[in-house]
Amino acid sequence: MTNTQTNRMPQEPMMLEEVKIRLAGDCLIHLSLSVAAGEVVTIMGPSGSGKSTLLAYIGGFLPPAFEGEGRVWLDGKDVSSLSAERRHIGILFQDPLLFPHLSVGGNLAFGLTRAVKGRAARKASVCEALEAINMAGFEGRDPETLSGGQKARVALARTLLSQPRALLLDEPFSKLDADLRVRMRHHVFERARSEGLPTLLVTHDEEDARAAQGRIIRLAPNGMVG
Ligand SMILES: Nc1ncnc2c1ncn2[C@@H]1O[C@H](COP(=O)(O)OP(=O)(O)OP(=O)(O)O)[C@@H](O)[C@H]1O
Repeated sequence: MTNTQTNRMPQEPMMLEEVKIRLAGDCLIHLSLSVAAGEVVTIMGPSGSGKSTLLAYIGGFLPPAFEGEGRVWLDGKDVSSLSAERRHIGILFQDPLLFPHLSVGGNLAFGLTRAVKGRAARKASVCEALEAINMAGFEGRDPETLSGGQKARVALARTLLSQPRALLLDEPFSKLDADLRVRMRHHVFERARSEGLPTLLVTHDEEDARAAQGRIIRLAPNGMVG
């Protein structure tokens, strides 16, 4: 067992029950879905079909411009009425921001403070996470000095470190070169499986979907599930 993992029991599926989200105009997402513990389900569809909006709804971040209804079940509980921070879902937005006032290590340690006790254990978790994203030794760096792909990897690592009960990942590999993409896919999918995390992956990349080895849900241009 690594520093970043906990003794968690295998989880129940994440279930979406009659989720309906009204997008602009007549567009509507309407779906029910069960994602098993450790399963990675890929969501694909054209730009504007509502992939990010669906993740935002599940994570509890639906912008006020949208109407959404339906239930989200996690660990056997209905979390639909809980605020985002009480859902304990790890969500990686399409253009994630790092905290500019914290170092790379500080950004990674942010989600750890309660989950991992003690300075030494937190430092070890941060170093381990940096190694996993091929960025060993970057803990003292200012996030502003990182490339886009490096920032994306740090944001992904921060999400994984936050002790989530499920993962929602919006284009997590899009800024990475081919080699890193392969490496990070393996890391993320392995982590989801070993920790029993139900995971939704939004991507435009068929190779990401194949590597996820799970079901693929395709949203049509009008948001309907195709
Ligand atoms: N904050 C917002 N306010 C109003 N409309 C929005 C907002 N964000 C997105 N939209 C609209 O909602 C629809 C769905 O957008 P969304 O970002 O979920 O699509 P997507 O499938 O993730 O697209 P992409 O592949 O380009 O990221 C689009 O028509 C978009 O213009």
